[in-house]
Amino acid sequence: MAVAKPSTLVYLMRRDLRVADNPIFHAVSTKAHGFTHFLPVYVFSAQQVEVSGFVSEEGKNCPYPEARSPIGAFWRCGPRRAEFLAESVWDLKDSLESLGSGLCVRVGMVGEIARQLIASDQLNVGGVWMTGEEGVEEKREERDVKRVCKEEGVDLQIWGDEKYFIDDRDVPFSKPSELSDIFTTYRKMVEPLRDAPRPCLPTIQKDSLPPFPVSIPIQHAPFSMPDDYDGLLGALQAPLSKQPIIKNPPQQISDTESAHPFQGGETYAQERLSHLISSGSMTTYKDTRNGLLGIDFSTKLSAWLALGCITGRQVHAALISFEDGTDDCADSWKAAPGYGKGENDGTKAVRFELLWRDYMRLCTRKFGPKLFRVQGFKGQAIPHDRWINPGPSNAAATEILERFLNGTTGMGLIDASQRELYLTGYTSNRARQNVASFMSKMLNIDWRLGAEWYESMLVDYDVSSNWGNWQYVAGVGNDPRGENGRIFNPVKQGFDYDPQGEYVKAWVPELRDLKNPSEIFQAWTVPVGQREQVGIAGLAMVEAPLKKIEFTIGRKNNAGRRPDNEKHNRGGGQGQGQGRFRGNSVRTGGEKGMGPGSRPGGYGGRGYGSSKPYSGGRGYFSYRGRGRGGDAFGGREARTGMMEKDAAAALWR
Ligand SMILES: Cc1cc2nc3c(=O)[nH]c(=O)nc-3n(C[C@H](O)[C@H](O)[C@H](O)COP(=O)(O)OP(=O)(O)OC[C@H]3O[C@@H](n4cnc5c(N)ncnc54)[C@H](O)[C@@H]3O)c2cc1C
Repeated sequence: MAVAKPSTLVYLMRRDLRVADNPIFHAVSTKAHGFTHFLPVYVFSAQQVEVSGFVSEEGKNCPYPEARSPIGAFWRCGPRRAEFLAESVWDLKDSLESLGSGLCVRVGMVGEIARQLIASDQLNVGGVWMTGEEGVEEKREERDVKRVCKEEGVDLQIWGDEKYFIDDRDVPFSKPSELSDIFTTYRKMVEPLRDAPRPCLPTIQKDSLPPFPVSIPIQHAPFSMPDDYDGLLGALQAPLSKQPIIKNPPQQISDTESAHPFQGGETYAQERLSHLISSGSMTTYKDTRNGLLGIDFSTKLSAWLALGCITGRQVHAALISFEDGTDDCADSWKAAPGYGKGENDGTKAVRFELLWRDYMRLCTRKFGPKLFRVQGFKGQAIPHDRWINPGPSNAAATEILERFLNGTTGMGLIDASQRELYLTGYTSNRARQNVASFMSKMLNIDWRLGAEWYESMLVDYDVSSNWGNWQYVAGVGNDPRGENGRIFNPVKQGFDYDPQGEYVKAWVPELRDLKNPSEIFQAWTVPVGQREQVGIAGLAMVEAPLKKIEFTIGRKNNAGRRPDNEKHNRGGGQGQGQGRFRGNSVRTGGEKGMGPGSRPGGYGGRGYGSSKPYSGGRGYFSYRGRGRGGDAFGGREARTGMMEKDAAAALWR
């Protein structure tokens, strides 16, 4: 009998780094497809992850431009996320191997890798499958693979990833343009949320996948792929450590624990989910979710969700089992508060937040490249002097940006969050909202620099959730309140969410000898004569804060009270939205963008619109200025330390 010619199915994995509840693994393991071999492949995309650390040929350079952001020239994928990603890939590899399969790991551009695999006689590729994504670059990647497959006569299938809360097939409209610009309207269309998700796919069994190919083409030159985890991580992180990421980066703090001490990968995502239920954290989530310090105040599932290590509906399904007290519950869940008692405020709120994630991604589908444009989804013209412009011709603005990034602005809550982010790759939703508001509305720095910085630093970076939330808080996105509708007063937010200043002191150790929360939130309020005694004299954040907010405690409604609107609102942007803040704090006037020139050898941008790309791998920090002192920042409040009085009063209410 003639032996069938081998035919390999290549699965190009993206942000679907899991075995369970994965439509492609499920289909390959259960449905007739005719392939004799199956090759799951993960590519570290040279556009989004710096891959020069994989160059192994003596004297050879990396053929790709550095993977830096277009405006700020930050590494697109910073060291923390690189680690979480490497862990997730390695965990997937381990899982696939234990199922009798494997994972081929490569670096390069996805289309090129597809071409090399298809060209290989060893494999005889008969089909390529991948999941679809919404981002501009990700769509371009899909088009590249499509072109290659067409040229090579190989069938390509693009699948829905099914990692979201509500399956694409159940989204209640057919055209992206029909998505409401108001989240609540969308939510009402899909409620009740507890009934909305589809069931998870059945778990795949050992040896149910077609065999892994015996021989696979090697990684193309000048790169080589390490064969162990340490080698992989080392190659990813080596280029990032060659030069400082920012000027005066925050120093490690030995006695402050990370709020995100987690390891990447499906295995750890499932462990975390189980812990959240058995510890009662899901049940108490609604009351704790605005926390700042600690591990369990919120789910911390975001980084795994972003990489597809876990799906929204897996979270939902576990909650259903817990709420219903079904037989498949782990023993440890049975003693948790709420077990078997139906949906509770906490589990309901988790579903609500997971829907926000869905919504942000649907916005990307609707608005495409507008996600990255300075005018945002709204598309309204922005006055040319709306933002200060760090860059070679504006030393003062450059310094403002540097101090914002390294957490020495003098605004305690903001500095704590920025340092936490830099040191751990995570900061809470509450802190993110404050940081985004402070940057875009008080420092008046182009919000896209903040989004780029978060993209670099966050372990949970997700293109839609990050850029969509930045737009939302900056007032150019889908916030029905408009640009000035939500301005967070970081001092009042400190009193509301960190009343003793514990969070600030945890990440800004210089302030640990301070007792009075007002002083912890703004150290410039410590009288000059006492600064020496508490060890803060001479610090820029004390002597020359970037922003001063007058704030009085004790006056009715001023402090320690949660804004009323939070009872009904959500995480992406609620705050003291009642007030309007008219004062401009630190304008330095519209000169040029950050980095003139154009990026050589690029891949095509994400459509930043009118922004100027950086030149030759250098961003704002190549043009550092030395300007210092209150006057250098210009602007009335920076000089006087006061916001316009009535504007400030409105802000506090
Ligand atoms: C400026 C800014 C940037 C952000 N960037 C990202 C990002 O890159 N990646 C990311 O996953 N989230 C982002 N968020 C949303 C949110 O801050 C994080 O999802 C959340 O802090 C992650 O922690 P958690 O998993 O404990 O969240 P939880 O409070 O436990 O929420 C559960 C899940 O719901 C989803 N979720 C919660 N809030 C939001 C939200 N506002 N928008 C979208 N999804 C949400 C997340 O998947 C999260 O894991 C951003 C928010 C802001 C204000």
